[in-house]
Amino acid sequence: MVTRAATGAAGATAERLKQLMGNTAALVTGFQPEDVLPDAPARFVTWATGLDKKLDNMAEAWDKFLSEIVAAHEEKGGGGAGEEEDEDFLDVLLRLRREGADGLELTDDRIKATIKDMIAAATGTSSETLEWAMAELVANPRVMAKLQNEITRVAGAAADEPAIAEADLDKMEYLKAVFKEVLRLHPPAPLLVPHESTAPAVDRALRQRVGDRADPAAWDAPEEFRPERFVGGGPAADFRGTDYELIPFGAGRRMCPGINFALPVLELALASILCHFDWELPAGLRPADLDMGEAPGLTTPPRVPLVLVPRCKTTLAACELK
Ligand code: HEM
Repeated sequence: MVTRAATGAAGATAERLKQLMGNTAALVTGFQPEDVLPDAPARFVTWATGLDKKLDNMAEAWDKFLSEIVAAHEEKGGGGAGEEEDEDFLDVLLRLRREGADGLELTDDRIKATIKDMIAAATGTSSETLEWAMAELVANPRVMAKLQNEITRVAGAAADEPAIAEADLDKMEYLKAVFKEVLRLHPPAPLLVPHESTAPAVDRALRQRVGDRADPAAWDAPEEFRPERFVGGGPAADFRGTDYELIPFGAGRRMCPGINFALPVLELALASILCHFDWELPAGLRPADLDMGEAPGLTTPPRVPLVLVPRCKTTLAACELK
């Protein structure tokens, strides 16, 4: 969905973008000599281990592929020809360039970097949040049952063909509480993104609270997966940067600009798969056996990828979105 929204890419093009993203994440989260060595030895190690060559090759591969995508958009008249509602994000950037956006110098490099930034920021964060949501739900059958009840009630389970529409999401209060609780326990970027302060005025309170994801002073039973804590308001009712106890999307000027894309996409995906399927652990495994540890990386995926068995609850014909 992200590559489609960003560049219209699906199929092989989307797969290639995913592969480039995977290679990039592996390289940039690996050992970085300049983190532990002074400049000159760090440069030597980077050269001697071939790391700088690998980084150059990766940057070249991204540039080549994104240049082809930009060229293809320009060829089909991106940024001017079609209807605005048919535009993908790249079309919009190209249109702004043609129209002369005030104060924005949209060079080719900036456009390519923006597209790459969006794909990097949107994919792992969203897919891992969904994976953690499923892991917590399978580990907490009570919450799973309560959520499935809400979903089927709102989607019209009484009808033969339940289906989730975007408008239904507003009526699913518990679903929203589940995502807040998932993001409280498993924020994909627990320390947000490193920022460099231009003035010596960092808010100490904020810094301390960012690390407080399991602080008993801020949360009742902080280690427990309990979405009820968010039902009907309560502490940290907002996770859009107002209540500092819970800022999985960051706060302030550099907070995640993708929040209004991420949340409906995640809610729609989870509601749909829970509406049509029951989910079980593979034979022989119990919820208590689930490894809820995190792997290190650019974001925080489960240490052990989640494997579940779906059981279809509805007829296949009903498995279509409205
Ligand atoms: C569950 C999903 C997501 C979470 C938890 C999340 C979280 C974050 C966080 C913590 C930051 C850094 C904020 C800071 O520096 O203080 C960030 C930045 C960013 N996010 Fe997201 N994000 C998610 C999904 C998305 C999606 C779907 C998109 C795009 C459609 C997106 C686009 C971006 C971009 C472009 C930035 C960089 C903003 C900047 O540096 O100015 N994110 N996100």
